[in-house]
This record gives sequence, structure tokens and C-alpha cells, in this order.
Amino acid sequence: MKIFLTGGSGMVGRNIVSLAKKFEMDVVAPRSKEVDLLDFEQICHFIERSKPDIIIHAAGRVGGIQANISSPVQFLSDNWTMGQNVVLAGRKAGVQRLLNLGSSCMYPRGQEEPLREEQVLSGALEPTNEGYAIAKCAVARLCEYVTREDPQLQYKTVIPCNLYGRFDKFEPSVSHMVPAIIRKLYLARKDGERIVEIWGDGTARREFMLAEDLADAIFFAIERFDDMPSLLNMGVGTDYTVDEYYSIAAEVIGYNGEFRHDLSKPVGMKRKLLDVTRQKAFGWGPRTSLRDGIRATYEYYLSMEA
Ligand SMILES: NC(=O)c1ccc[n+]([C@@H]2O[C@H](COP(=O)([O-])OP(=O)(O)OC[C@H]3O[C@@H](n4cnc5c(N)ncnc54)[C@H](OP(=O)(O)O)[C@@H]3O)[C@@H](O)[C@H]2O)c1
Ligand SMILES: C[C@@H]1O[C@H](OP(=O)(O)OP(=O)(O)OC[C@H]2O[C@@H](n3cnc4c(=O)[nH]c(N)nc43)[C@H](O)[C@@H]2O)[C@@H](O)[C@H](O)[C@@H]1O
Repeated sequence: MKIFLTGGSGMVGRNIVSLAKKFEMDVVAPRSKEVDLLDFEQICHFIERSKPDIIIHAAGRVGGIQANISSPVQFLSDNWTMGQNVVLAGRKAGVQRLLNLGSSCMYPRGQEEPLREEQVLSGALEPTNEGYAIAKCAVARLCEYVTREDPQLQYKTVIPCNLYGRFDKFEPSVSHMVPAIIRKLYLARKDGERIVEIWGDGTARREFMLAEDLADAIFFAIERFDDMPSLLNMGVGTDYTVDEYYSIAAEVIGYNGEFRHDLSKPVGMKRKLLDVTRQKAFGWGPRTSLRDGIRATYEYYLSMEA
């Protein structure tokens, strides 16, 4: 099977490329300088040349809460434009299968219970990442409408929880919480710092899955694509408080200093735990524990620092 993968140089994309050989899949993954997804014609020409059996759309303007607060125009505009272009170019070329990546932030804010796929667009979005979430909801609906108008075209969306792992971004201005924690604890231990800052009061809850496990889930879905629901959460099914992530990472990294809560920092949704009922019925589950995942990601970070 030939896969046209967008976002192949990103964290999720590079984990997908790393696993492709194991699943005997042929992946073509052009960088943005070769195929700019903001340019519809460039995508059409690439699909004409490469003739993929399936498109996996894993490209995006992606970042943590701080990046989303700083650039709402780019997060809405780029993610909608890229998603619309990829989906409509696939339809124009008659590519029969497309797997689109959503995000747990597309769910309504203020939900304590695990989030079910039918709740998408059922309430107000989280202001800190509203632009990104609007784009995610719109592209997911576009996929659904393409299939509704032409059932020959099966365009589906997975909704991952927060992700971390090898090939993540560790730069504080764009990073998500787990890579930010790893970098801060590494630097504090290296420099003998005794205090590490935690954004917010530490009580917000998050569900983080290793990107390598998501890549495995994506191949699992591709191999059973016709049985896959058109909208499918992909998560670990448990969440932890921000404070718990810091303390687990401190054990793994060997930081034994103190923590200070900076209440001036943004905290986003109080919780966004995915309901994994459909995922379990589909037959997939992640295999990496949080501690093992943080250890593997820390080792990757050290290899980058070396
Ligand atoms: N990270 C998370 O916590 C998380 C959680 C849930 C869902 N997701 C979703 O998972 C997907 C991948 O996320 P990620 O963390 O792997 O992102 P990432 O590491 O930031 O990678 C983004 C990718 O998008 C590509 N890209 C950006 N602009 C492009 C353009 N104009 N043309 C072509 N390619 C472009 C980049 O390619 P170049 O380097 O060549 O520009 C890069 O490969 C996204 O859809 C994201 O919404 C991520
Ligand atoms: C999956 C992603 O979720 C994103 O929301 P979101 O989980 O709050 O994104 P994160 O940046 O991972 O933040 C998760 C939680 O960790 C807290 N946190 C504590 N310390 C830090 C730190 O040093 N850095 C960071 N970044 N957070 C920190 C942060 O306040 C927030 O409550 C969306 O903005 C994206 O669009 C995307 O959807």
C-alpha cells in the first residue's frame, strides 16, 4: 500500500515513517519546501505523480498553549487551509482513503467526564486554542461531508489526546507540557537549580500518549480501514494532574529540588480526557506506560543535547 503522508518531518510523522517498514508500507512524505500544503495546485500535482492508495494528513501548525495564545490567526488559517487543500485535492484525484488527524482540543471546554466522539461541536471551545480547534472541527466535518456526498471516498478522522515523544519540540515558546518539563528538569539538574516553575496551580488534568503508540494505532487503523469508525478517539484512557507529570518526570530524570507554581501562566482546559470505548471496540490500545515513555523521550532529548 502506498501512503502519501503529510507532516512526515514532524513528531507524529517521523514516528509513522519509523514504523512503516515494520508494516511493509511504502510512504512518500514530502517536506513543505517540496509540497507546500498551503498551495492547492502543488498538492494536486504531487498526488497525480505519486498516485497514493491512502493519504494520512499529519501536517499542521502545532504548538502548546503558549503558542496558541500568541498566534490564533496562524493556527486557524494555516490548519484550515492545509486541511481543506489536502482533503479536496484527494477528492479531486479520486484517492479513496484519507486519514485526518484531529486533536482533543476540538472538544468543548468544561467537561469533567471522558469526551465522546458525538460531543464534537456540542459546546463552546477552549479560548486558549479556539482558532486551532475551529480548524480541526472544520476539517473533520469536511471529511465527513466528502464521504456523505460520495461514499466511494472514505475520509475519516482520528482524535488523539495530547502527545509527546521522540522528535517532539522542546523550545519553550512552542512546546507542550511534557517536553517542557523534560527540558526544565534536565537544565535544573545540570545547573544545580533547586526550584522549577510549574505553570498554573498544578491541578489541571491531561492525558498524554507516546507518539510512537499513536503511529502504531494509525497503522492498525489503516490495516482495518473499512471497519474504522469515521470519527475515532485515540487515547490512553487515563489522565494525571500537571503536578503528577512533574513528579513522575523528576523521578525519571533524577531531579530532587522543589517546585513553584506560577499562577500568572495560562492553564487552558481543566481536563480533556478522551472516552476510549470506540477505540477498545475497534481493538487497539497503547502499550507504553507514562514512566517508560518519559524515560524514552528523555533519552531522545539527551541524544539531541549531546
Ligand atoms: N503534538 C500533540 O500533542 C498533538 C496532539 C493531538 C493532535 N496532534 C496532531 O497531530 C498532527 C501532527 O502533530 P505534530 O506534533 O507531529 O506536529 P509538528 O511536530 O509540529 O509537525 C508539523 C508538520 O507539519 C508540516 N507542515 C507545517 N506547515 C506546512 C506546510 N505549509 N506545508 C507542508 N507541511 C507543513 C511540517 O513540515 P515542515 O517541517 O516540512 O514544514 C511538519 O512536518 C497535527 O495534525 C496535530 O494537530 C498533535
Ligand atoms: C494537544 C494540544 O493541547 C494544547 O493545549 P494544552 O493541553 O493546554 O497544552 P500544553 O501546552 O501541553 O499544556 C498542558 C497543561 O500543562 C500546563 N503546564 C505546566 N507547566 C508547563 C510548561 O512549562 N509548558 C507548557 N506548555 N505547559 C505547562 C499548562 O498550564 C496546561 O495546563 C493546545 O493548545 C494545542 O492546540 C493542542 O491541541
